[in-house]
Amino acid sequence: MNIRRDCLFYAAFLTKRYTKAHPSSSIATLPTQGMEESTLMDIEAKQNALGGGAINEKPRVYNTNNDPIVNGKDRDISSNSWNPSDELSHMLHALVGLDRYPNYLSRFQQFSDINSLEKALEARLSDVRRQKSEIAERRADIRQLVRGYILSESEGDLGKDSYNCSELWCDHPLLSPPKTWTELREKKVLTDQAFKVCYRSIDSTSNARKAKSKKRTNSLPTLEDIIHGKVQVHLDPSLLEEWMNQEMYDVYSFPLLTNEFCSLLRKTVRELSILAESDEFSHLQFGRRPIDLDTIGLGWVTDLLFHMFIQPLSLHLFARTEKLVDDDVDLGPSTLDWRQGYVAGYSSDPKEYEGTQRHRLVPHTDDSEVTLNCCLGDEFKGGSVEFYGLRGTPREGHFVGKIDRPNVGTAILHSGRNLHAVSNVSSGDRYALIVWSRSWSHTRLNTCPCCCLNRRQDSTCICNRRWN
Ligand SMILES: O=C(O)CCC(=O)C(=O)O
Ligand SMILES: [Fe+2]
Repeated sequence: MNIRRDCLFYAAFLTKRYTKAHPSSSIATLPTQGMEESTLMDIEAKQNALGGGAINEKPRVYNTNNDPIVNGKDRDISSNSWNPSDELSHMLHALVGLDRYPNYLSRFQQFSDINSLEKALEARLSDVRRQKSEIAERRADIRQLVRGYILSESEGDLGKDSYNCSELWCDHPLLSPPKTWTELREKKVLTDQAFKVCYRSIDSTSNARKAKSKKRTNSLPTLEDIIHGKVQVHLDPSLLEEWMNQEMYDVYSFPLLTNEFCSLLRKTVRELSILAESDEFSHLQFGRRPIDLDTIGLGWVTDLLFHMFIQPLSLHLFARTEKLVDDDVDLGPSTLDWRQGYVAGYSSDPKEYEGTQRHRLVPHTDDSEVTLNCCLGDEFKGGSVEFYGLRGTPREGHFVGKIDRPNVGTAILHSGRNLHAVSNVSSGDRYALIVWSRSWSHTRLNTCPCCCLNRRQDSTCICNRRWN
């Protein structure tokens, strides 16, 4: 099936249709338009003090039980046993509300209520500190693990412990980050088709720029700039049709990684998991969870896929549906600005020491705006990716279609809120590289993460009815 033309060109159509003549920001519609920024801020502050923020500082007495409904549940109003620190909304307010409402705590009539809030926050803070030091220790141990693995492969000297994990790979013949387009090709990371789509798009964009600026210099962005997100990649829609398939509504697939690279990633994850079984590292329980590429120093793979493919493809395919841009503005640059890449392992006989954690995966949505899922192999039966419709739409929960695996190196791109599952792996081992991408600067800017994920617009969330 070919990718739907209307989807790919929808964005371009809207770009033409809407102009910047409709500013959406409320501040732009104030009669004060054009004033110095500081003046506007002064006015805003004054408005908040008079009729905005301060109105929210109405006194509240929490432990006299005059509010029988908390978190949507009936309270036992005959008991005097609850306090504001039990309420998530107050805890959240104490974190962010103190700035927004400078007199926030004045609404607490009882000093004991403030004490209880303070205690609860201190307990949280000590949890944060404990987790922080555990994470630092874990990361240092994983660095040692990776160092031991590379050393055993290379017989070389990797220097002192001051190296961070990604630096450990810098001399690795295959897994060091490619610096040039030629190196990327030679390392056989991307399929020929994926390389061609990206290289040709970038070449034609930079040629167009060159012609515009009448400069003679070669302005092809370096691969390093792309991996580090210094350059925004635009993929030419005319090249995408040949490369991509639309598998079902809102789910796309395309050959992305070579067999060689998939097998290298698989082997690395597997061997690291085996090495982590040794007494020195067994406390890490390394293979118990999917293996994050950043943690093992291979975050460049995630960066490459994110900047080269996920960001630009999402602008073509998910800009409006995932609210990556406003309805009434140009597409502009991608607002996907966060990514996490990990390798998940499945097996008919899961073994943590081989990095396989499960037989299957239950239907779920991802905490991402857009997810890329690339099959790394190995030889297995079962393990199809099944889709059950977009959360927040009438299709939610109904089987829409499935993509059979293994098709090593083939990636699927779907919205994170598209319910999906992995069916039982009935024989062999199955690995997948998953990249979750989020838009903190846009989609999630003013939304509670759980409401955003669940597309909730009712009052069932703590952040909604109870927030103020
Ligand atoms: O393994 C797969 O194909 C899907 C994994 C997945 O959905 C997830 O990790 O969120
Ligand atoms: Fe998922």
